[in-house]
Amino acid sequence: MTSWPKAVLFDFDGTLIDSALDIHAATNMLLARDGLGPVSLDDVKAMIGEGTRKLVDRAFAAAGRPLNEAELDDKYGQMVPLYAANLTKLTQLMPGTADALAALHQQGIAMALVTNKPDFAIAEILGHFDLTRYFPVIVGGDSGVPHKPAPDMLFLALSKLGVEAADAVFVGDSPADARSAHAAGMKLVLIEGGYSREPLESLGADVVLHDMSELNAALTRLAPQG
Ligand SMILES: O=C(O)COP(=O)(O)O
Ligand SMILES: [Mg+2]
Repeated sequence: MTSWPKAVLFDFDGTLIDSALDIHAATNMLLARDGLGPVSLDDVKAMIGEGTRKLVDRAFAAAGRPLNEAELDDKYGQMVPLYAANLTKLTQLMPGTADALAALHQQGIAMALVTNKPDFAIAEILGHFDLTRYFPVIVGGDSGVPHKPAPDMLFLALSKLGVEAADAVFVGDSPADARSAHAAGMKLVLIEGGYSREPLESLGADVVLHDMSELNAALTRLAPQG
């Protein structure tokens, strides 16, 4: 049979990048403007996964000041420049990421980034880590389709790549990733060390990996037999 998979779709925060420290710093600067005390790094990790607007909503609720929609618009508008000023100050690649992506690229496997992260943050972070060339297709949080856990972002990426769901794998770190992959009918790899609020073993992955260095071998094992 021809090589499998034809494409691998990747989540971003908690899967390819460990961005929580920069998001944490920006979140606490935003809260401090309202005289609210800081939230912990672990709390912020539990707030990442459904986009930065949702994170702002969760952070104010956790700090004891729930926001209405108009207030959330305002606070999110303030969060964007705070985070944009320090997208890569403390952010690191997750272990094994650079080598895993280089190996897939060398095998001619198409790749796409499918992230709830807003678009303003994506290109700069990819460029900083020299990953831009691997992702001809990026579906970000401002793409205009429903966010993960809905399958729409995955379908959009697949259609841009011209690959069927059955020929592709989604690699992520969170319940939203797991649910979107299941809804899209894609094989699912989950990577430990990200920002999941639920145990990865409970999320129905085809395989759970310790880190990205195990990805290429795992993809070979996931290939359909026959
Ligand atoms: O920005 C977020 O909350 C999550 O982004 P992700 O979809 O890349 O994990
Ligand atoms: Mg993630």
